[in-house]
Amino acid sequence: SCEISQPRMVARKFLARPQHEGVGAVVRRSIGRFELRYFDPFLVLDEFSVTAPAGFPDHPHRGFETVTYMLQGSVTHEDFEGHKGTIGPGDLQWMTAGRGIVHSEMPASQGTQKGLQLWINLSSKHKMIEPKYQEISGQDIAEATEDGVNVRVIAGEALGVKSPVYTRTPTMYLDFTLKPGAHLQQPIPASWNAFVYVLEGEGVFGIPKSSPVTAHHLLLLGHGDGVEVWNKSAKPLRFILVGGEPLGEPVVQLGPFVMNTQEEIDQTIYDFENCINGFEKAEHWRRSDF
Ligand SMILES: Nc1ccc(F)c(C(=O)c2c[nH]c3ncc(Cl)cc23)c1F
Ligand SMILES: [Fe+3]
Repeated sequence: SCEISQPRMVARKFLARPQHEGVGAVVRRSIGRFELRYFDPFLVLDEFSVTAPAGFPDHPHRGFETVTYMLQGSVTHEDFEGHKGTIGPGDLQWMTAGRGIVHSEMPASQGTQKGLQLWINLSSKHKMIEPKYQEISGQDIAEATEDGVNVRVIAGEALGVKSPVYTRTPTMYLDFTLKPGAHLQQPIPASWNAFVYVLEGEGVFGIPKSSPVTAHHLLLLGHGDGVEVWNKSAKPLRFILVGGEPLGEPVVQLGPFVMNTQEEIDQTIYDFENCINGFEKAEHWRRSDF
C-alpha cells in the first residue's frame, strides 16, 4: 500500500562546486552558498574532502548543531573541554554547540578524508544550552535493507528502523543506497522542509519521467508527505534525504555564530573575545598536535 498521498516534486536543483574552507580544505557547499543561504532549519551542508596537513583548526561555534558523517577516512576532533575523539568511516558525530564550543577537526590519518557536515539551527530557546555530543560508531547506526533499498538511519525512521539520536530541532537524516532497478517511497512529515543530496550514481526523483540527477547535486523538495525515487541506471545510487521542522525565526549569522539578532551576535563576539559566558575554557586551550 502506498503510504504517500502527495509525493513531493523537485522544486530546485543546485550543483555544489568545490570551494576552499578551513586551512587548505575543500568543501562542496550546497546549503549555505549565496544562492541558498538558509533552508530553515538548515544553515550549511558541506561535502568535505581534506588531506593532511590541511584541516579545520581551532574555531568556535554558537547557536546551532553540527552533524559530521564520515564517508571515507577519519577526522580527529578535540574541544576546549578536552573532549577528544576520532570519527571513523561511517561514524556519526552530532554536536550540539549551544552556548559555545571551541574545537578543531583535523584528518586522523594520511590520505583523503571525506564526509558530510550539516549545520542545523537551534530555536531561540535552545541557542544557549550547554554543549552536548551524541556519537555513534558506524556499525551501531540503525540499518535496514528491503527490495534493493538499503538505509542507514542517522536520525528519524525508515523501513521500520529508528535512530537513537535525539533531534532537538526535529530532523530526519537518512543515507540511502538503491540497487539498479530499485524504487523507494519514503514518508516525510508534510510540514517539514526536505532535500536530497546525491553522493554516487544517478537517480530519478519525484516523477518517473524526470531526468536522472548525478552526484554533488542538491534537490530542494516541494510540498507533500513523502518522496519517490527510482534507480533506472546500472550502478548503485547513493543519496541522503534530510528533512527538518522549520523554526520560523530570524537568522543573523556571522560565520560559526548563528543567533536571532545583531545584538546577540555582538554579544557573542564580545563573549568569545573575552572568554566569558560559555567561552571560558577558550582562554588557555589549543589543539594538542599544534
Ligand atoms: N566557521 C568556520 C570557518 C571555517 C571552517 F572551516 C569551519 C569548519 O570547521 C568547517 C566548515 N565546513 C566543514 N566541514 C567539515 C568539517 Cl570537519 C569542518 C568544517 C568553520 F566552522
Ligand atoms: Fe567545527
